[in-house]
Amino acid sequence: MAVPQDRIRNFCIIAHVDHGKSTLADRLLEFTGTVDKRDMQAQLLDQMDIERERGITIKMAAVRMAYTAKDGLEYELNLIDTPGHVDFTYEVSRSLNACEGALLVVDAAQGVEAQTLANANLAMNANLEIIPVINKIDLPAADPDRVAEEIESVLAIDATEAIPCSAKEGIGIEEILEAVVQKVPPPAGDPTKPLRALVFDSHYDGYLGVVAYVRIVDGTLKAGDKVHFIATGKEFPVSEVGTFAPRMRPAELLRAGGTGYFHAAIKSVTDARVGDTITVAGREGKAVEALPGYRPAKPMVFCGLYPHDSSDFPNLREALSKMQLNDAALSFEAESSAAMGFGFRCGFLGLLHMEIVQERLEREFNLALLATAPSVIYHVYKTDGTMEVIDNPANWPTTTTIERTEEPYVDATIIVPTDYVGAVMEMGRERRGIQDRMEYPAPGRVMLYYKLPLAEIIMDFFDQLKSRTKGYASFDYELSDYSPSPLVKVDVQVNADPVDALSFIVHRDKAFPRGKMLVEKLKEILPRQMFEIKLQAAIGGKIIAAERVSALRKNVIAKCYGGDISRKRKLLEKQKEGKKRMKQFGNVEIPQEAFMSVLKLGN
Ligand SMILES: Nc1nc2c(ncn2[C@@H]2O[C@H](COP(=O)(O)OP(=O)(O)OP(=O)(O)O)[C@@H](O)[C@H]2O)c(=O)[nH]1
Repeated sequence: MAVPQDRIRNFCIIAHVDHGKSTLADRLLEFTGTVDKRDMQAQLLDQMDIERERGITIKMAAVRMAYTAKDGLEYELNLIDTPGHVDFTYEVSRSLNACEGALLVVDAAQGVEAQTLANANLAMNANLEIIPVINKIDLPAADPDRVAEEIESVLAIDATEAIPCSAKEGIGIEEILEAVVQKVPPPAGDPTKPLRALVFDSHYDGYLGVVAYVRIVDGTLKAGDKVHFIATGKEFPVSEVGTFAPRMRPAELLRAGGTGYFHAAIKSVTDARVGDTITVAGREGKAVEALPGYRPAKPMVFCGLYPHDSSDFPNLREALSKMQLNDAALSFEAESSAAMGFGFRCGFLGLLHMEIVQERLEREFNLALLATAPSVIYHVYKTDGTMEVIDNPANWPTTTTIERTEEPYVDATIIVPTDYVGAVMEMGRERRGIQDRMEYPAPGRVMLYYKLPLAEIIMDFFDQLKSRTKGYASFDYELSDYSPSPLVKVDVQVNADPVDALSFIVHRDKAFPRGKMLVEKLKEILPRQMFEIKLQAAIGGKIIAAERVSALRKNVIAKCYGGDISRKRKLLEKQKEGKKRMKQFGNVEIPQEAFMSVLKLGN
C-alpha cells in the first residue's frame, strides 16, 4: 500500500481529559475501515485495562489508516495517540514531534480547559498545523460558537474553520479526514540519507522484547539493519519492522516520513528510551545528528512501598522489575524501615503515575502493599558547603548541619467559572502559592496562573480543587525550578520510638499544624492496647505536638469479690509491671490508614 511521501499525513489528537479523544479516534478508524465496527472493542487505542477503567490515556499508540480522499487519491494517515495527563507531558511532547498536524478537540459544552491550553501550547511549540474540532455538538448544552470564540481568545488559534463534530454520533468525521489531508503538510525528510528516526514510544512484549515506535525522519529501516541508539549508545540488529493497523502488522520497509515499529530483542525499555534518536550502526550513522530535545524520564515523586506480608518482599521486587521493563520512568531501590521492614523506595513521574503503579502491583501481582507518604526531591545546602539531594525523609541531614533548603516549584494554570475565583484564591494561599496573573478569556471564566510548590500539589491538591469548585475547575502544571524554602523534617514517635515511615518534610510554618493534625489522627486510628500509647511529633529533639491513647484497662480485680485487700493490691502491681513490659517491648500495629492520613491531612 506504499503511497508517495507527499500522500503521507502524520497527526495526533490533543484534548482535555474527557473531551472525546478516544471516541473520535475510534470513529476515524471505523470510517477508514481500519477496524471493523463489529470487531471494535470500545476504545481500542486505550489498550490497558486500568486506562479504560479510569478513562484516561496513559500509553500512546500509533495507527496507520488508508483513506481515499475526495480528490480520488489514496492517503496514508498515521494517527499517533498521546497520553492525556500532566504526569506524561514529556511523552506528549515526543509524540507531537512525530507529527506534522494535530486535531485539537474541544468539548462543545465545556469549552477550553487547562489541558486544552497546555496541549495546544505544546503543539504550537512543535510547529504543528492545528485543526480545531468542536466535539459533542449533539449535547443539549453544546454552544459551538462560544467555544470557537474561546479557542480564538484563549489559544490564539483561528477557529473560523473549526469542524463541528459528534464523535458519539459520527457527525463531522469525513470533514475531519479531509481537513487532515488538505491542511496537514506531508512529512519532509530524505529517504536516500542515512537513517534518522525518533523513538516516540515503546512497549514491552514478553516474546519480542521491546517494541519501539518510531517516526522515520530520514532514510529507511528494515529487518536485518543494525540500529544505533544515539543517547544510550546501544546497538541492536532489527528483527522486524511494521505498522500498527491497528494491531502490529509486519512490513518490508519503513521509509522517511512514515511511522511504525521495530523490535530487536531489546530486553528493557531503558535501552530504547522515548525521545532517543536511532540511526544505523557504523561509520555512516556516526555523522547523523540526534534529533533535539531528548531527556531521560526523571521521577519527581517518591514513596516507600512495603509488602504487608514481609515474605512478599521478593515478589514485590520481581513485580517492580517486570513493570520497569515497560516503564522507563519508574525507579526503585531496596530500603528498610524499622517500622515496616524491607521494602522499596520508588520514584514516579507524578501522583497519577504513582497511583497507577500501586494499583497494578496490587491487582496484577496480587500484592498487599503499604505506601508511605509521597515526597518530592529537596535540595539541602549544608554548612560545609555541600549540597544534598533528598527524596526520602529518612536521609534528611541533622538540623545543625543545614544552612538552607530549596524545594521544586511548578507553574500552574487553573481555569474556573468566575463564581469560584474566591475558592481557588483561598486554596492558592493555603498551598503557599504565588499568584502570577489572572485573565478573563471568555465571559464568565477566569484563568489563574500560579507558582506553587510541587509538594503542595502531590498532597491531594486536585481533589480539593475539584471539590471546592464543584468539579468545574480544570488544572494543569509544569515543573519550573527550585526556590528557597525553610523546610524541616517532622518525626513521629510512638511511645518515644520514632516511626521512620511516618516522618515527613514540610515548610516550617506548617510543621506545627501538620504535626498536630497527624498525632490527632493517629490517636483516632490506632486501636487501643493494654498499655498507654504516647504519640508525639518532633523537630530534631523538640516535641511540637503530643497525644495519648489511653490503655484498655483489664479489670483484674473483678474476680476478687470482697477478697482481702492485699491480694487486690498484688494483682494491681502485677498488672502495672505487665504494662511496663508491654511498653518496653510493645509493638504497636499501625494501620495503612495512618500512613495515608499523613498524605491526606491537607493543610
Ligand atoms: N454526547 C457526546 N458524548 C461524547 C462524544 N464524544 C465522546 N463522548 C463521551 O465523552 C466521554 C469521554 O470520551 P473519551 O473519548 O473517553 O474522552 P478522552 O478525551 O479520550 O478521555 P481521556 O482518554 O481520558 O483523555 C465518554 O463518556 C464518551 O462517550 C460526543 O460527541 N457526544
